[in-house]
Amino acid sequence: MARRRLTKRQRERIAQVQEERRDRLARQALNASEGEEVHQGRVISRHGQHLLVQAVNGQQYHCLFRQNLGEIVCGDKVLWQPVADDQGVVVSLLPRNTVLSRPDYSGRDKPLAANITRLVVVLAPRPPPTGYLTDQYLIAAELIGVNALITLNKADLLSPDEWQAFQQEFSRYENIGYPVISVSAKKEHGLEPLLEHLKGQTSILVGQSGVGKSSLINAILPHRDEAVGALSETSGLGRHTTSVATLHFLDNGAEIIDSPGVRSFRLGKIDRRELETGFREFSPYLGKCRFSNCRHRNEPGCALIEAVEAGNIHPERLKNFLHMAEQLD
Ligand SMILES: Nc1nc2c(ncn2[C@@H]2O[C@H](COP(=O)(O)OP(=O)(O)OP(=O)(O)O)[C@@H](O)[C@H]2O)c(=O)[nH]1
Ligand SMILES: [Zn+2]
Repeated sequence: MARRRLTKRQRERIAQVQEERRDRLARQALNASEGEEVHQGRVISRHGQHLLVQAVNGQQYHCLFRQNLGEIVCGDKVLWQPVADDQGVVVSLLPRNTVLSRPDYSGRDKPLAANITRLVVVLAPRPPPTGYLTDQYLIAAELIGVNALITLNKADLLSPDEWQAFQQEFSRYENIGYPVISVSAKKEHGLEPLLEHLKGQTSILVGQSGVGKSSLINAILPHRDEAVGALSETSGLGRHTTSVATLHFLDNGAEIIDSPGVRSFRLGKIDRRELETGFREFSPYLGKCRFSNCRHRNEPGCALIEAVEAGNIHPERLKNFLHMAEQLD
């Protein structure tokens, strides 16, 4: 049987009805009145009750937001309405894909940044990395649901042979699927592998003090301070802006969220189950131990210990897991 073909007019009418319906639903959701424009935008930074929102066309607006929307942070996607030339009001917070939080002074989780896709874990020969801290970052990435990228900085400090030996220490992470790259914030073209991995991602850099996070950020975003300075002048929000989490757009389509608070992000409070699932290579063995309440220390029939003995899990990873688990008890 021949398929019934719609006329062009009919197709247009259907599209029009669908659009009117979408528009009506969006307005109902926003509680916005007819005739008011509603746009999508991205939160660049937050200053108390003020948000700097970038519209799809790249223009930036100073927005207030309705209190019932909850915490809105850098990286959030929002719907907003213009009220004056460069001012608007945020009327809706769109669902987040990921959120990075940290407990505040009262112990409650407070969001720091939203919609991140990549955690760049920066390590360097100096200060020497500890596997324990590295694992904490990797677990944080797993629990937030973002990809981790191990970035070995200060490649210029060592000879090629020494660097190769340093890199070799990280092959165990590569074996479980974490990419490992070498960079230098101080060498010409030293950033290229990192820029390549940042493309199409929304990233944050984390790592211990002195590994070169600020140096990398300054090299990636050479005009950052001027941009942030200009922002605080036009907004009248003061010079403290450099300490506020800010979303930056790179020419290659990469997005970076930066602030000292975000850079020093650490793993928060988690439970034992979360800790287990944070070690990605443990997953085929979880639930396979002889005892259902196995703590994977020295119990007979422990699937994780057997996997270590068979060479399928690196012993250091199980050791770090046990150490972290002790902190939970
Ligand atoms: N040789 C060399 N030195 C570097 C490189 N990157 C950073 N440094 C130096 O390492 C030191 C620490 O760098 P920072 O960028 O301040 O490190 P950070 O991780 O931001 O440190 P905190 O702000 O304390 O968290 C500085 O003296 C930098 O000049 C690099 O690629 N090569
Ligand atoms: Zn076990």
